[in-house]
Amino acid sequence: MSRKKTPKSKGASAPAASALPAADGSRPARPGIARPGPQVRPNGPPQPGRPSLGGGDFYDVAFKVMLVGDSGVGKTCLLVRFKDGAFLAGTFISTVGIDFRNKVLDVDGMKVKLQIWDTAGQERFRSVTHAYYRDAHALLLLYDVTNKASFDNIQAWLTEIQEYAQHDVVLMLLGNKVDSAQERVVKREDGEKLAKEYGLPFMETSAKTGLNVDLAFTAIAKELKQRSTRAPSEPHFRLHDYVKREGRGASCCTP
Ligand SMILES: Nc1nc2c(ncn2[C@@H]2O[C@H](COP(=O)(O)OP(=O)(O)OP(=O)(O)O)[C@@H](O)[C@H]2O)c(=O)[nH]1
Ligand SMILES: [Mg+2]
Repeated sequence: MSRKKTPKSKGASAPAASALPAADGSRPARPGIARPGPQVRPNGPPQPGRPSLGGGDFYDVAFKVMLVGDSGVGKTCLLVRFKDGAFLAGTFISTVGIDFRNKVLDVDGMKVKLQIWDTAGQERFRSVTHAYYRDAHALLLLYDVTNKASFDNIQAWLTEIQEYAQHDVVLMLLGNKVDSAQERVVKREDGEKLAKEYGLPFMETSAKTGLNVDLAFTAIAKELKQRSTRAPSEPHFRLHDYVKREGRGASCCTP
């Protein structure tokens, strides 16, 4: 199994997609565009029991995940919570354009690198975001449970996703900021209903407390890894069931 070195630093705005070569070392089909799809060596999945490398700098497979949703729903905070385990409290600094961070996860003994693209929710950056959709293997679509408009806009985001993303993109709906119980205006059931309507896995999260944040990314990593490397004898990973089973309720982690 080939191992790739992960770029250490945070990416600059508008990263070249070619920063993410396929795990077999090949370059993307078109310059600057990494194509989705299996990114494993053609000779199949790794053998069980192989030695694992220490540190987080190497990976077996790599995928692109995009965070989308209205401005202010907490995309950047969710990413910072996942990557650094911290919460960006205080002044809201809206993302300009697009940015990315890498994180390598150990998924069932395999190093899965997620290149997570944090998009700007503001309307004026929408055309920038559109250009990145088609290379995304997974999308985390966020709304803010304290902001009804962000929830109402989910349908418009889904229309956009349908237009610009790959048809088989892994998609998950997240209702963020559930720590703000007093300000909540979107009920959990409303999120569940919408998710069911569109056949999406759904969870409520809090970038502030960390509720379900690791779980959301881990679930995506598991799904993508299985899609690309599942051995015939391996049981299917069921994303919906996994998040339903592992997701925790808001009441568990409010400060
Ligand atoms: N209480 C609470 N506040 C949060 C949470 N996540 C984000 N926030 C706050 O919400 C504001 C917006 O968060 P961001 O992560 O910057 O929002 P964004 O979606 O990246 O916004 P854009 O970059 O403009 O698209 C900030 O003031 C955060 O501190 C959360 O889980 N709980
Ligand atoms: Mg942001």
